[in-house]
Amino acid sequence: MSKAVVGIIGGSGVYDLPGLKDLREERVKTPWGEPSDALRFGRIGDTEAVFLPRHGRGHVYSPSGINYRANIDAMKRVGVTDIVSVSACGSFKQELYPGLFVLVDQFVDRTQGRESSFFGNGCVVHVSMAHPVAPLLQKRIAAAATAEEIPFVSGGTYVCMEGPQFSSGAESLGYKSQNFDVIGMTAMPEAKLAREAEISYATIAMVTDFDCWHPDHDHVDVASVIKVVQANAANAARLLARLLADFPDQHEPCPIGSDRALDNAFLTAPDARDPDLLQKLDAIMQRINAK
Ligand SMILES: CSC[C@H]1O[C@H](OP(=O)(O)O)[C@H](O)[C@@H]1O
Ligand SMILES: Nc1ncnc2[nH]cnc12
Repeated sequence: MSKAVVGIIGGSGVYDLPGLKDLREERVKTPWGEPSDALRFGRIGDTEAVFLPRHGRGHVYSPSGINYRANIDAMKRVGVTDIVSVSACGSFKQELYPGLFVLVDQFVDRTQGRESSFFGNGCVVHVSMAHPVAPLLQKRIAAAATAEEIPFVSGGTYVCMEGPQFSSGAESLGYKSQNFDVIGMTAMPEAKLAREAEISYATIAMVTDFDCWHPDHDHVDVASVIKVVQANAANAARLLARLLADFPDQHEPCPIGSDRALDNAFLTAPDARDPDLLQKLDAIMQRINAK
């Protein structure tokens, strides 16, 4: 058993985490480059939390330019066991209205050219993404939303587009016809990398708009997204505060094995592994190396 440490990755319009006590900041170095910002450490109740705004303070990183590997490696390096990712999303369903929180449980990756793995030539690894969201973590988020009377639904598919442009009308209708629920630009490869890092991961997708398929709504723009995020920031802060206050002290083993994802995932023989890559993987492979 290890101590539970909750990482919060803030998205568009979410650049800090109100209510963190004993706050301190640290710029964490990683072998993959610079994270989006300094990590902010603190606690709510007895739970340790680490906050990182994925676009950086002042929103300097575009979805395609975020160093997702550095962000996840930094969280792993400082002992994060569970990541709650907060994202602004467009909706493909009438009933998923702006302001609603969708606790998605599936992702579709439509990004292109992003660095989406810690592994590669010299250390080939294939982890399962069948169930990308950690169910206990998601249940805890749902319980916190229920306790705070924040409207949410559990379950849904988030399609991650490359951007930075929003979708065309034809693309939007295409996603809708595939029964996707929400769209954003950042959950991938974040969720894949969290899985490789054996960190339990769940997303709070805050619906901000109806993208551009809806005949009765204007097409999405940045100002309308940020307006909805700001209008719902208090809900997000209350949900996260409740989640952290009620979080167990010790990390609960993940029933689908997100925290053991590297077991049986290596193909490259131990004596054929690239020592330089293995060195970069020191944090990601710490549990495996300690065995
Ligand atoms: C501000 S509109 C587009 C922007 O918002 C979402 O960001 P995040 O997922 O970090 O909340 C979307 O993915 C785009 O990056
Ligand atoms: N409609 C949309 N498409 C992609 N990313 C978004 N983030 C918020 N709304 C979005």
